[in-house]
Amino acid sequence: MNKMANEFPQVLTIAGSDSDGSAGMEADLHTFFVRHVYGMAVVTACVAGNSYGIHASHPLPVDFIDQEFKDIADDFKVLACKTGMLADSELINCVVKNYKKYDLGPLVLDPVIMTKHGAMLLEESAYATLRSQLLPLATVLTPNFFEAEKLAEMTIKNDADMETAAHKLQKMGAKNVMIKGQHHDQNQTEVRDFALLESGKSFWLSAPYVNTEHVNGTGDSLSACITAEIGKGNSIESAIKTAKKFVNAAIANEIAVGHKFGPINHWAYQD
Ligand SMILES: Nc1ncnc2c1ncn2[C@@H]1O[C@H](COP(=O)(O)OP(=O)(O)O)[C@@H](O)[C@H]1O
Ligand SMILES: Cc1ncc(COP(=O)(O)OP(=O)(O)O)c(N)n1
Repeated sequence: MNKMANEFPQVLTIAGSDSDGSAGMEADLHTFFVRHVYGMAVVTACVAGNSYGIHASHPLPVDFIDQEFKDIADDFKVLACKTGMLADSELINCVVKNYKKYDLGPLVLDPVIMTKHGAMLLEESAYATLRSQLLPLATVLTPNFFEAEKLAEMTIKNDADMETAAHKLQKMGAKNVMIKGQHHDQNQTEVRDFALLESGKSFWLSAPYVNTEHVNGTGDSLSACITAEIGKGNSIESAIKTAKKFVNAAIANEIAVGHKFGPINHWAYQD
């Protein structure tokens, strides 16, 4: 065997495929590519959609997903991984089993429940499984506002509630938590996310609000960038801060793709 084979940083996404390339596994792989890590994918489900919305979705059989994990673990050295769309409880349990079986590095859990245009990508009956089985394995948990409310089982109305939810989610087992703030008000000037680290340190991340329809895959790309940075050996704090800057540049520098809710620009951020 070639001893040099696994020296380049390799990371893994465990996610659904989104046919228009703006979100899901495709957004993760775009992000891995531009952040200079080698990206692999365990595909969990296939989604048919475009910039107008999602039109059909199918989970893949769990024995096939088991084989994807085995083939990656048999050959590659995964330094960090992330999850995206997991569809239902059976699939979450399959991911939990395989994450415990193989050494796949720190886990960034993006608890994809609903897209920002309202498509449900996780059955409601699976929220409890996500909470009890996968969340305690998370090195970094990155819920959006809605997902934080569902997982922490509370209503979030203001900054103090966001901080309370982050502490609640950390008590439930996620080591580090980043809750993404609201961005639905065209009059807002900034978008603020809250991060709580394992050490107890916490901070707000702020970026200018961008009034654009090209925001498909923002959450996927943010969590993929965190995964890439961890895979390269950077700290969780620096990975989170880089990811916020990466996504903000990708939103602010629109590319003309699609007629409606288009993708973000993965080439925009230069560091
Ligand atoms: N219109 C926007 N302007 C600036 N930042 C945004 C905008 N929409 C989303 N973001 C940022 O993108 C990142 C992903 O958040 P979000 O879109 O809420 O995730 P998700 O795709 O999981 O719903 C966060 O850092 C959020 O603050
Ligand atoms: C297959 C698939 N997975 C996830 C999403 C949603 O992506 P996310 O970045 O969490 O949310 P949006 O920003 O796109 O709303 C998806 N569309 N497809």
